[in-house]
Amino acid sequence: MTELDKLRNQIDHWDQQLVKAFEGRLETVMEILEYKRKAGLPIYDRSREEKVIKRILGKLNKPEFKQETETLFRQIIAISKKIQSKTLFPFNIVLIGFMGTGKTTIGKLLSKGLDMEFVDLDTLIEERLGMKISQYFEKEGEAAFRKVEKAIVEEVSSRANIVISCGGGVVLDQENIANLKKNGKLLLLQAKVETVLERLKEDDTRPLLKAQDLVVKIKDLLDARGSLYIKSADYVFDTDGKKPQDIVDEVIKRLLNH
Ligand SMILES: Nc1ncnc2c1ncn2[C@@H]1O[C@H](COP(=O)(O)OP(=O)(O)O)[C@@H](O)[C@H]1O
Ligand SMILES: O=C(O)C1=C[C@@H](OP(=O)(O)O)[C@@H](O)[C@H](O)C1
Ligand SMILES: [Mg+2]
Repeated sequence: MTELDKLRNQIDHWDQQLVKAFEGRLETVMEILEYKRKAGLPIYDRSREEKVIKRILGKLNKPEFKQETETLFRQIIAISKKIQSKTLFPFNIVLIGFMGTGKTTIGKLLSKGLDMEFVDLDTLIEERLGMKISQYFEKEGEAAFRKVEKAIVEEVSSRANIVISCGGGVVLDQENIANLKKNGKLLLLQAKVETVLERLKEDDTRPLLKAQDLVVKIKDLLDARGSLYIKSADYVFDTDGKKPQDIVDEVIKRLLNH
């Protein structure tokens, strides 16, 4: 056996140890999940993650590998959360609602908190079109945009275990809703007209809100869409006066109680 063969055997040995430890850790993660569920304890604990990392790094025999160890354990924790989320939420979490209700903001935070992949439909549409939605509206008009949106909705709806933030207009087409519901629960975010106005008054990325009187425009659109949002929703959340992270915590709590 050459020196290299010997070293490779050592690597094989460590890999076996790692796999065993990893499998054991994941099993325990699932046991903890079951225990917390039965005891009605909170599942996600952000402060605990930091404590775990700190404890591990404090006990290193080889401090020269501190950064690499931190990277590894952050990844291990992320995988553990992902497997928990997959078990707890075996469906896509789909955010719907009017412009400015926070679908993109909450979706991003939710995906981070649950370690579920995030898809913002508008971002995906812009990537595919190679231009901003407002540019596309100007060039091709709203009807063309809705066609593109519909195709993307259909495509993304076939995926699993993801958080999807929709554009405010997806509810205009019932086939979009039927597609999103195949694999997902629809969470409606709501906000008062004044809240939407406050959040979007400086924003020029929503082509439908380019109007002289923004309040009237928002009210008109909400009048036309209000019942569609309610009809499509599996859960409803009010967002006025709430911090994004508090809304995320509320969403997780409500989903867990079902
Ligand atoms: N709960 C909230 N409180 C305060 N500002 C918010 C809240 N949710 C979203 N925002 C802000 O409102 C604007 C629109 O949010 P966004 O997530 O893009 O909404 P949507 O995707 O529903 O159109 C952003 O500037 C965002 O930072
Ligand atoms: O309500 C709508 O019809 C739209 C909402 C926008 O998304 P947000 O709701 O994320 O702003 C975007 O899809 C497009 O400007 C049209
Ligand atoms: Mg958005």
